[in-house]
Amino acid sequence: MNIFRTLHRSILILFAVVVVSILALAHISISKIVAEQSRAQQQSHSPALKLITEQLMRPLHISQTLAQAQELKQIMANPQDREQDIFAMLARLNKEFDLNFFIASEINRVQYDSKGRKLELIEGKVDWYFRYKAQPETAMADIGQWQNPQFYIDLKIFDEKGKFLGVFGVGKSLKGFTEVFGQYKNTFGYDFIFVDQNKDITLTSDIELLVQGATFKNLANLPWFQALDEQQQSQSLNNLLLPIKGQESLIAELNIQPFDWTLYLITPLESRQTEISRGFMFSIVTLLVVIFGLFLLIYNLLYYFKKDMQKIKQIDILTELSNRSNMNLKFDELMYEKQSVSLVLVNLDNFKPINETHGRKAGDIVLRQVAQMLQSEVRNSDYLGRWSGEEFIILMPNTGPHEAVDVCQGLCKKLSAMTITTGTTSIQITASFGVSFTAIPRPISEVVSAADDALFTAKRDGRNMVKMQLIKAD
Ligand SMILES: Nc1nc2c(ncn2[C@@H]2O[C@H](COP(=O)(O)OP(=O)(O)OP(=O)(O)O)[C@@H](O)[C@H]2O)c(=O)[nH]1
Repeated sequence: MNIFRTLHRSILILFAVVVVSILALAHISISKIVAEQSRAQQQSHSPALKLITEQLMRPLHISQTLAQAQELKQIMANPQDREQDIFAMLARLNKEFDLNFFIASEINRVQYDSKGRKLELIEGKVDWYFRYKAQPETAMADIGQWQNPQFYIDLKIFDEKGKFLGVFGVGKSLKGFTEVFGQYKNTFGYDFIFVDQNKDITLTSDIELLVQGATFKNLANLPWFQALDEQQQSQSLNNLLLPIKGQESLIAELNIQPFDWTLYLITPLESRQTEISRGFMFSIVTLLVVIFGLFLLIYNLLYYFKKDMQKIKQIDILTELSNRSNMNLKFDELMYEKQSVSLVLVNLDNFKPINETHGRKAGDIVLRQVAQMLQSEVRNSDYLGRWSGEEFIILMPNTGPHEAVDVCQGLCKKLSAMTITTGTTSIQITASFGVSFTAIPRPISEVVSAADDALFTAKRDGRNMVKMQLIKAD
C-alpha cells in the first residue's frame, strides 16, 4: 500500500535527519571542547606571560636602558670622587621606578645602593660579585640579600675600550613577588616555579618552596620531579600530566631567555575541567533538546499518519465515499441513538457491458462520477457510501420510507439524465433503487435484505426505477 511506502520513506528520512543532526552536533560539541581546551590553555599562559613581562622583563629593560647611559659609565669610571653623585643618581632612580638600584664598582671594589649604603667588595666575603665577574654572561638574574630576599638583575658595565667597570643592578623585594603570585594563584588556580640554570628554585608561588636562609630548594628534590624517570627528567616537561600534591596537574614549560631561567606553570586539571565541562554540558543539553525535538516531530508525524490511516481505512479508495464497514458503523450509531432510518441501495444498471465495451478504466470513471453526483445531491443529513462493486448505499435518518422514495425518484431522474465522458466517449447510465425502512433498532442485515428485495423488483420490472420494500414486522 502506498501509505505504508510513504510512512516507511518518511521514517527513513527522519532517521537520516536524526543521524545527521547527531553527527553535526557531536562535531560541534567536539569543536567546542577543543576551543574551550585551547582557550583554557591560552588563558593559563597569557597571565603568566604578563607576569613575566611586568615582574621580570620590566626591571631588565629598565636596567638595560640605564646601563647604556654615558653618565653611569663616567661615574663608574671614577667612583671614589663622585660618591655623592652616585648616591643621588641611585636615589633618583629608586624614586622614579620604585625598584632598588645599586652599583658595584670594580675600580674601588665598593658597592653603593639606592638606600645610601656602602659595602666593600672583598673576595671571599661578597661571593656573588666575584662569581658573576668570572662568568662570561653580561646579564644575570639572581636572588640575594637573605635577610630580606631580593630578586636582582645584574648587568656588567664596560667603558669604550671594553674595560670592566663593575656591575649595575636592579633589585626587587621577593615579598612583592609572593604577593603577585598569590593573586595569580587565587584567580587562575595555578602555581609558578621559576628555576635557574642549576634547577634551583628562584621564584615561586608555593611558599613551601621559597628560598630559606641562603639555601635554594632544587627542582630535583621535589617529590613529583623525583617520580619521573631519568629520560623525562632530562627532557622538556612541557604538557606532562602528573599527580602533584594529590591533584592531576598539567605542566607548561617556558624558557626565559635573558636569564636562562625556566618557568614551570603547574595547572591542576580540576580548575580547567570545570570550565571545559561547562562548555561540554551546554553541547550535551543542546543535543538532548534537538533529539527531544526530533522525537516529538516523529511522534506527531506517526500520530497523524495513524489518524490518516484510520480515516483511509474507512474510505473507499476509488470513489472516496465511506466504505461498507464505515456505513455499518454509521447505521449502528443511528440505531444506538434510536433514530428511524430509510436505507436505500442504488445499483447501476447494466454496468458489466460498460466495462466490456469501454474498458474497466472507463467503468471506474463512471463509478467515480456517479459517486460525486450522488454526494452533491443527497441531503446534508443523509449518509452516502459504496456498498459493493457498482452498488451505493444511502442512509436517511429520521426520514419515512415514502419521503425516501421521493428523494430517490429525484436522484434516479438526475442519474438517467447524466452524460459521463471518458476520453472521447460519452456514456449514458441509469440506476435502480431499492428502499427499506426501520423505525426501531435492528441489525443492518435485516434492513439491507428488505432493500435488496426492493432492488430485485426494480431490476426485474425493467431497471431505472425506485422500489420500496418494508420489513414484514413493521
Ligand atoms: N470498472 C469497475 N467495474 C466493477 C467494479 N466493481 C465491480 N465491477 C463490475 O461491475 C459489474 C457488475 O455486473 P453485474 O453484477 O452483472 O451487473 P450489471 O451488469 O450492472 O447488471 P444489472 O445489475 O443486472 O443491471 C461486473 O462486471 C464487475 O466486474 C469496479 O470497481 N470498477
